[in-house]
Amino acid sequence: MPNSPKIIYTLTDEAPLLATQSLLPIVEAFAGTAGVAVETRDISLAGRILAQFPDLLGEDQRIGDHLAELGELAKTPDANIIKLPNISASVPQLKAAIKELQGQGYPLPDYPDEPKGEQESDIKARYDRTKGSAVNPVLREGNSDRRAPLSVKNYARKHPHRMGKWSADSRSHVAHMESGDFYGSEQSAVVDQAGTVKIRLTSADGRSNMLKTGIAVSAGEVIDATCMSARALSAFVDAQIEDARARGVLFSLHLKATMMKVSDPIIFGAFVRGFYRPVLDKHAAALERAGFDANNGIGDLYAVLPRLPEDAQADIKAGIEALYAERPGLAMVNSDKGITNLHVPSDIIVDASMPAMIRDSGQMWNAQGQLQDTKAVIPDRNYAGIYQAVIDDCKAHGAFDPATMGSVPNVGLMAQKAEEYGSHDKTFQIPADGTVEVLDDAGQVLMKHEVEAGDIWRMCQTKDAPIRDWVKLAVTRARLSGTPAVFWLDPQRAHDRNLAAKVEQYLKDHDTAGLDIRVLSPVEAMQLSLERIRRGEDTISVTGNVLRDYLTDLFPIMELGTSAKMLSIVPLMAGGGLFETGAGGSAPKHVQQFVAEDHLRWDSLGEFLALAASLEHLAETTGNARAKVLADALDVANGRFLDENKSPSRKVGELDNRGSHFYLAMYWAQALAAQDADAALKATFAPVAKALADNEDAIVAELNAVQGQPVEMGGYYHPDLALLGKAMRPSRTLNDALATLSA
Ligand SMILES: NC(=O)C1=CN([C@@H]2O[C@H](COP(=O)(O)OP(=O)(O)OC[C@H]3O[C@@H](n4cnc5c(N)ncnc54)[C@H](OP(=O)(O)O)[C@@H]3O)[C@@H](O)[C@H]2O)C=CC1
Ligand SMILES: O=C(O)CCC(=O)C(=O)O
Ligand SMILES: [Mg+2]
Repeated sequence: MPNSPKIIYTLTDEAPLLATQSLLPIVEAFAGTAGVAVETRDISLAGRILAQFPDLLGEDQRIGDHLAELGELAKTPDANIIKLPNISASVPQLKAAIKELQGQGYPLPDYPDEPKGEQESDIKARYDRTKGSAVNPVLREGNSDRRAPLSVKNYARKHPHRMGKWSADSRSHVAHMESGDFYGSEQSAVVDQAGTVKIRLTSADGRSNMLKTGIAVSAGEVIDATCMSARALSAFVDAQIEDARARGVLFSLHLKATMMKVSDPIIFGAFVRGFYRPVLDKHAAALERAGFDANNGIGDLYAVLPRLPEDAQADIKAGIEALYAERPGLAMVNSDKGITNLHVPSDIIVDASMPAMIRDSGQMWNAQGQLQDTKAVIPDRNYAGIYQAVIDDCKAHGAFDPATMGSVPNVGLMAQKAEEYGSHDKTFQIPADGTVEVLDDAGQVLMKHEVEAGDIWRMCQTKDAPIRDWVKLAVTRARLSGTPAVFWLDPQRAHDRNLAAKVEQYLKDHDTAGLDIRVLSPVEAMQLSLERIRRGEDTISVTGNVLRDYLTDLFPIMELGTSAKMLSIVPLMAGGGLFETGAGGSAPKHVQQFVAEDHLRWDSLGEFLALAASLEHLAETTGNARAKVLADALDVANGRFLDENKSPSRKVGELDNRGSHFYLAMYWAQALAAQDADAALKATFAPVAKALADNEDAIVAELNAVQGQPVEMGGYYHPDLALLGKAMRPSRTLNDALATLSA
């Protein structure tokens, strides 16, 4: 029996959700002609919150746990999911979303920062399930294959984006700890038989306490544990603030507080405390009473300030201003609004923020709204070095040239919550000095660290089957593309040594004759890849989960100007397909522009590419020949879309996301009308193609005419979809032409 031909299209947040209101009706109309149903599932932050509280909501307010449902689907061969980027919420974002939903009449409780009693603990636990990167790890039951398809690469070569010039005397640099970090203390073990492990803290006074028990482990999996010293971190923070001041460069901090949702907010908090220490110390008791939490950023101080007496408020504000005069300049997120790099932990996310800095001549924005050389602080040494290698290369050889540079696609190990990105339920801020041990069922100590109160200790798991699958995917990509592949593994790291041994073993399962496959440390791999892209040559990066994330923003942003133009496929290990769109996020600043002037500059090329891959997968797995015709025609349309340069403009009044969707629909219909593989589809699409082409000017005029006015969305986290639908589909002529397909 063939599987039911169905594609799941996800409803998410911010710019991708807006774009979906316009694109999805086109997708549904086209897919319907091949008998392919397109269903939606809501995995937005608001949807995920509501799904946690069925007991408190009215019947008409409840929604099912769509994320859990898709997580189960991803483990089956039937999965065919198009996954758009979603918000990975920091605590301030989570609270804002709760407040908005309460205002819309949803009787949700407040987020309890410090829960008292069982009921509040339960509420916090439910909210925490929606916090940080709560979606991707659930759906990613496969490893990742991210690359720029040739048509996209050729487009970038033909229309190179602007790259900031680099000067050899740039003072920008990366700063990292030299000891006491995760890198310096990593231990790793390969599990020999299935069972469970537990994590025990024995404090200096001899009392022991289980931090976590019953962690299931399977034979062959790699587990590791590591620790960051709070004391070393604090000394590092002070030294770097002083060093930035002495060198006259901006101070910036680059973390991944969304995916590393337990460790990185704590590290972020250490920087907030260090930078604002004199003021925070002076008002410590009052701020504590008001509920200020440095881990949520200095923005949280401004949020709680109204709870303080007026004279204290004035003193704090004056104290902070005085501090800004003494401290190094802070890199700004929004200099007009005075939002600094230390305001909210989710504003600066390393995967996107470091490439943006590198694209802008190694500079960030200062308080005066000008670009300035910057100290980029990336505390841990595991991956910081790769960015310094890029900076060194740009200082020596100038900016990269998108018109001539080669490409660095990625094969990333991420299935089943691999490595650090699966560590949050095994990450602890240590309450007391002592020893942390990981014990197996026999009571044998597998890993052990001496710790101090405040240290951040974490354990990661990397299952064996995903490692095998990753090696296979790397060999497959190297073979298909005829490109050298480099495994980025650091012989100084215990985890990477265990991985390298497995890579060596599993490579033997494949025919690698004639392939160029190497294992290099991340810094060496970066240097080699950079040398090669400057010569116009491609090199596949085969990396763990974190480098997958970092490199698939870094290289696309250098090569294509944005990671939105990436093809991002997750071949699920059970045989299904997860098609992610691009490699970037939900671009909140695009929503600000849309709300202010009804212009959406989100580029949906990632969605177009994902859709073609999804249709192709559906054709293969269900034998639906028409889906293949649709996929092939969409490939042609995507190529034409790039050739004709119909991506959204950044400026109001010009073609935006909606207009770009119109062109995609027209090119797709034309390709279907031109093909001869399926006569019925040809006949169906011929009149649509004609109607769209005949009315091109009218449709573009209708789409562009609405721009320039503010738009009401009826909510930010939980907008009114009827309002959005209207706003995103303003062309009657286009809507009528599409309606003929479903008539
Ligand atoms: N897969 C996922 O679900 C992901 C989710 N996220 C989440 O997204 C949110 C925002 O993250 P942030 O780090 O700010 O990164 P974003 O990728 O959303 O934004 C960074 C910049 O990338 C560019 N950009 C990204 N996507 C597009 C697109 N489709 N079209 C045009 N330009 C694009 C824009 O740059 P410019 O202004 O230069 O045009 C944008 O301002 C966070 O909540 C984060 O956790 C982040 C990464 C992946
Ligand atoms: O899940 C997230 O929070 C971000 C994911 C991401 O940045 C990526 O996979 O590239
Ligand atoms: Mg990323």
